Amino acid sequence: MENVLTVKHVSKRFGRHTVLNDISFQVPKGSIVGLIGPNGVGKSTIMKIILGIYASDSGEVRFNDAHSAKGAKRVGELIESPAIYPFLTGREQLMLYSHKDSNDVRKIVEVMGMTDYVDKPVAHYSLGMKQKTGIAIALLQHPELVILDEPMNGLDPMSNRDLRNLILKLAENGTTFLVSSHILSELEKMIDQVVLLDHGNVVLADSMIHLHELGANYLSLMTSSNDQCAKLLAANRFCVAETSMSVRVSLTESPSLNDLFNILLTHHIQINDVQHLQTDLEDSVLTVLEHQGGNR
Ligand SMILES: Nc1ncnc2c1ncn2[C@@H]1O[C@H](COP(=O)(O)OP(=O)(O)OP(=O)(O)O)[C@@H](O)[C@H]1O
Repeated sequence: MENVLTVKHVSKRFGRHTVLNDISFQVPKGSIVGLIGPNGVGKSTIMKIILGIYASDSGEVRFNDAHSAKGAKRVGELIESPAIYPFLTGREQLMLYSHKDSNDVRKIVEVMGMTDYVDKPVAHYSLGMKQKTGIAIALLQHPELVILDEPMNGLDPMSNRDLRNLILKLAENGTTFLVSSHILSELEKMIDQVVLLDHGNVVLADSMIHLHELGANYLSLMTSSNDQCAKLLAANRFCVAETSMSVRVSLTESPSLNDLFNILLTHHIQINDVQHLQTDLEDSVLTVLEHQGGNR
């Protein structure tokens, strides 16, 4: 699949603190990719590097075939709090960013449900109203890639749902999204892929379809050789995914448990721990992060 964005071996330090350590991931065209991880892990930093706000120490960001995201194609963004002038009305802000195309502004105001307050000064807006104004600015001018840092911040449940539906509709029509959020239950309803950062590294990069297949009903095996175990099971038609600490085996799509244990016994692979799990995105993320913690 064609990638709108490729992040390759990007590293970034602030003084002595290495925030990103050789980060690589891709964002396919028309997909919605969730960028997640604990507080302070570097989600905003990588987004700022993609946008050219920060320079990386090494590595590269490719936007389609170009070397820099900024200016290469249309990129919409909302990073942290939206940069808006308090003394202007919402509509005036949008007009500034839309190069005075009142048609575009009218459509986005409608679709974002901002009609009731769009002609009031932004100084009078609530957190959620400001957030919606920032998202509307990011979506003006029909960007090819939209980067949203915590877009659900301050939004009420109805606005969350409306934003999700809007993002899904735009993605269906080819717009690509990179979205960070701590609200995994909300994020899970729209993203196609997840990129999980921890301690400077990408510790999980997977499609939601694959995660759901594995998450629906699976065994988590810790063995004397996870690598060999994963290869053997995959060669025997088991649906497996290997994390750094365990091998996850889907029970929905795999041959019988008897076969699984026979294969491992025959090849003298010792099973140190086995857990039967059913998960959502939050569970998957916490499991990976806990294993990562155990690894350090
Ligand atoms: N300009 C800067 N100068 C120095 N340190 C910085 C700078 N920007 C970010 N950092 C540090 O880099 C680390 C990552 O910050 P970043 O804001 O990217 O994290 P985050 O994953 O977006 O966090 P959160 O989930 O809390 O929003 C933090 O330790 C932060 O203090």
